[in-house]
Amino acid sequence: MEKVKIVIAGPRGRMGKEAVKLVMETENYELVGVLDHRHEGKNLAELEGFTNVDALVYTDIHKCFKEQQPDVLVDLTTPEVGMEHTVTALEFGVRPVVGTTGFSSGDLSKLEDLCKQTGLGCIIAPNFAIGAVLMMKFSQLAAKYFNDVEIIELHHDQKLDAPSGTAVKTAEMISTVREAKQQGHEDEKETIVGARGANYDGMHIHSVRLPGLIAHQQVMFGSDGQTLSIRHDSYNRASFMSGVKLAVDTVMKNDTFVYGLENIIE
Ligand SMILES: NC(=O)C1=CN([C@@H]2O[C@H](COP(=O)(O)OP(=O)(O)OC[C@H]3O[C@@H](n4cnc5c(N)ncnc54)[C@H](OP(=O)(O)O)[C@@H]3O)[C@@H](O)[C@H]2O)C=CC1
Ligand SMILES: O=C(O)C1=N[C@H](C(=O)O)C[C@H](O)C1
Repeated sequence: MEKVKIVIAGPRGRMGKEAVKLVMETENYELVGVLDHRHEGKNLAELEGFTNVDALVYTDIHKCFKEQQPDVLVDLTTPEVGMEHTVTALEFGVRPVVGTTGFSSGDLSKLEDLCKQTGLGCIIAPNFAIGAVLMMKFSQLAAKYFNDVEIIELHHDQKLDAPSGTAVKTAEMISTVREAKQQGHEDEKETIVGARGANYDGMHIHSVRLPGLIAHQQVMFGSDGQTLSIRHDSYNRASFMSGVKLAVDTVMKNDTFVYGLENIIE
């Protein structure tokens, strides 16, 4: 069986490191290169923590794709860089698997159009952890019965985007089934701006950032005399890797744009 040739963008990052490990440990995957804006021309093995990993480091994505002809790009960088990488990948005929969060709805539409034009598969997954995907699906189910909901997402204090990609995706999924409602009441007043969180379609999203946390989310529903809380916790980044593998395997077979792992899990 031919190996799936993979390029990882952001290999030194918290997620990138785990993804490198996953690719190295998976028999039918080959790490043909990495994209890292700081270490052109080196071998990954020369960088701290990658002693046994043989892969060329590129700063130039075009050069990397031309020389290595990868099948899949796994992007784990930042929103602006991730978007640039994903567009370039599709233009080059490389299938993107994107974990990077913070893309706008305009970005997603652009990528969907590019997929249609190129006929290539592309998977954008705001959360690769199976438990988080279930938490989102259970929340969507609960929202049919409860239209009052608050989303509380909690992350490590180095996170760039707020709200998290998972919180945005959860709100979007809930919105497809929740009876429209502007929560709160007309006399409600924030005495400190932001106290009620962000407003998505009338529901509120609260972003907590603390050292010690990794990635957590609680979705709370309330109605007369009862509340329902649905919570997921990731305690390490390895928790995301089975989802990365599922996405890579799926993107090699699919020719469509997928936003959210819930669309590809059985
Ligand atoms: N979908 C999912 O399940 C998950 C998604 N994420 C998302 O993944 C992304 C990465 O998260 P995380 O690993 O924690 O973040 P990190 O900050 O640890 O890693 C990001 C990496 O990207 C590198 N980088 C920045 N610019 C470039 C560039 N131009 N080319 C190549 N690499 C670049 C950074 O390098 P340097 O620091 O030197 O600038 C850094 O090593 C975030 O968007 C996060 O929200 C995170 C966890 C799970
Ligand atoms: O930055 C992170 O750490 C995470 N980002 C993703 C998000 O924004 O939802 C996924 C997970 O929550 C971890």
